[in-house]
Amino acid sequence: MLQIQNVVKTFGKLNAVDGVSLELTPGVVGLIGHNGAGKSTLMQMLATLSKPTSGRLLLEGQDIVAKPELMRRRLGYLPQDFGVYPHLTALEFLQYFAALKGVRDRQRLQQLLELVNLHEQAHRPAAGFSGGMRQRLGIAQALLNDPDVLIVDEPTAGLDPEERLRFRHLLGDLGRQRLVIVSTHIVSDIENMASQLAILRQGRLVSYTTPEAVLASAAGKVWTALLAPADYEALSGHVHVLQAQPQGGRVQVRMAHATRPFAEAQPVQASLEEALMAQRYADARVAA
Ligand SMILES: Nc1ncnc2c1ncn2[C@@H]1O[C@H](COP(=O)(O)OP(=O)(O)OP(=O)(O)O)[C@@H](O)[C@H]1O
Repeated sequence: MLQIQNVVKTFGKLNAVDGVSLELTPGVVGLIGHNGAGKSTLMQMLATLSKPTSGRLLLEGQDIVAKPELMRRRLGYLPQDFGVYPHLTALEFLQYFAALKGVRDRQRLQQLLELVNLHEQAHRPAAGFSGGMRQRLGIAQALLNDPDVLIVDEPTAGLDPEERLRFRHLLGDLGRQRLVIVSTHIVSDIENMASQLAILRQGRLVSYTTPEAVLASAAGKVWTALLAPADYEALSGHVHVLQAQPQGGRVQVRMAHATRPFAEAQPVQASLEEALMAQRYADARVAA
């Protein structure tokens, strides 16, 4: 559906996006990378807000760099720094964007407010909205034109755990009928939601995979043990510690290791984040 072909974006001497190629199909694609990895830069190019320095972007075979309107008609975009107009109510806000986007169907606004569960707040000014409510209003705005491609940049930053979960469900549902690209540096945000993972590091695509493949690759390689502090200290350098939590004078450790690192260690099911870290350690060992 959306092809990214050897795309480079340069700022001065920096290749913020450095030769990325990807073929995206409907579903939820999690674009993962640390701060500065190039996620927003790539998304802005996909949203036709900026142009690649080189490379091609094709929507169903058509060049959206040369003809951005082809993408804009079919795109919904929620930028990282999305702001609401505090004096407008949720409904007025949508009416304003509907006018800008030429959406005349008034019923659609009501449907969208229901979809994002803001219908009971339709007549409240956005000034009093929580971060999660603002983000949900942002998604409603992005869905006004019923887009085939929805791009959402770091949507859960600043949300509380309940709102994070609600937002994840919403994006997961939306990904059933369209391509949803969600960028984040928090892996747990796209766990159980993304059908594909694109992992960026310093502007480069290091992996395009599925959560299932990542989890399968970590099977039998993540371990846990409850250790005395001195034993925990002695671990450093021998295993890759993924998590360490004090527990009643001891330390509950989760760690990555290709084989059982010591007799007391028990195998555990890795989270997606742990599996990605385990994979990264394994790659680093192969490269070393
Ligand atoms: N307009 C710009 N001018 C100069 N450098 C830029 C510009 N936009 C981004 N960069 C640089 O490009 C690199 C990638 O930035 P980008 O914002 O795409 O990363 P990111 O993965 O989205 O990170 P974050 O989550 O912090 O936004 C960073 O080093 C950033 O400083």
